[in-house]
Amino acid sequence: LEPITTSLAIGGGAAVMWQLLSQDSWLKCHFWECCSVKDSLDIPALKKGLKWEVFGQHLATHVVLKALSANAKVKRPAKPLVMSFHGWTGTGKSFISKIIAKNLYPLEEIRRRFVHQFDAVLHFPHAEHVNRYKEQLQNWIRGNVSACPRSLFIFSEMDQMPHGLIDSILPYLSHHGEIDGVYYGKAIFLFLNNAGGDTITEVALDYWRQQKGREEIPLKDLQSQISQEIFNNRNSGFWQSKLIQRNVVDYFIPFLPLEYTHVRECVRVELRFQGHHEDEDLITEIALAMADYPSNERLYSSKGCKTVASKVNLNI
Ligand SMILES: Nc1ncnc2c1ncn2[C@@H]1O[C@H](COP(=O)(O)OP(=O)(O)OP(=O)(O)O)[C@@H](O)[C@H]1O
Repeated sequence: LEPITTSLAIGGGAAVMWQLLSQDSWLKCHFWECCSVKDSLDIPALKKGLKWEVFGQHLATHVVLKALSANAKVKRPAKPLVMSFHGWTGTGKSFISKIIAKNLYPLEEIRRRFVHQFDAVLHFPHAEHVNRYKEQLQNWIRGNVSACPRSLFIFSEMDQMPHGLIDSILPYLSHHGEIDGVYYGKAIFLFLNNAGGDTITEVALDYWRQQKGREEIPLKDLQSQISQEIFNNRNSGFWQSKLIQRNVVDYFIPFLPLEYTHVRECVRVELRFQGHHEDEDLITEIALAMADYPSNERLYSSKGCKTVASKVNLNI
């Protein structure tokens, strides 16, 4: 049902089948059973993951948790849950998506089946093929939701999406009820964008310059600024999009730029992950070097925590 899955099936079909069949969990898990068994999200585990693993994103973690908790309580939601993540590179958009996916489907083999990742650069590279992509995208979504209503779709690199492509999935996101016998209300859609990141940073910087804490930044103002910006920005996958016009995106979620203290935590986690001693001098050195924006104040890391692992490797 997906390009990656299809090529795997053709290329290494036998090997993959053998691998799947040799895993106990897979054998035990009947297709539908696995889909419906995890129909409810593990909210306490999600809360714990967001609280302890994500640094400096109090707005994003708050909204994500609230949205998913509310969604999990409804037996038959009228429409899919649609969240759009916005922020600079390396601020945790993919990271939080992965935390959501892990809590929705803890078993990796099952997750691979019901969590679908679309990378605009990889899957939709040629703007001139947009009509073909539209059809493929609709088929993937229809096919996967038919197989499992609680499917998670993650669209990364939204800024590289060919114009108009995302509008092709409007019916699935907005329709109340079934379309041709398929119910879409249990699906979850996440869109990951860099567009909106500059606005978020400007607002955060403004608050900092007024000596206000980032905790004081009001979510509502930021959300409406993001939706306006991405609608009017030609370089956004949502430029002039019907998804915005028809209000099918439930939440525009801001990811704040990461500060020195947050990068420190990322470095610490990376050192621990690689089994190294938590050398405070090294942590300080890397975090200081990464806090590079604006050039005078050097308050934020323009790459977030994205290059932390390579910086650690270089300095160890
Ligand atoms: N807020 C955060 N808290 C903890 N770790 C983070 C955070 N942000 C980023 N990281 C770390 O940095 C890595 C890269 O971040 P991630 O891929 O989530 O960035 P992104 O916002 O999706 O960037 P891009 O827009 O370039 O895709 C993550 O895998 C994680 O290890």
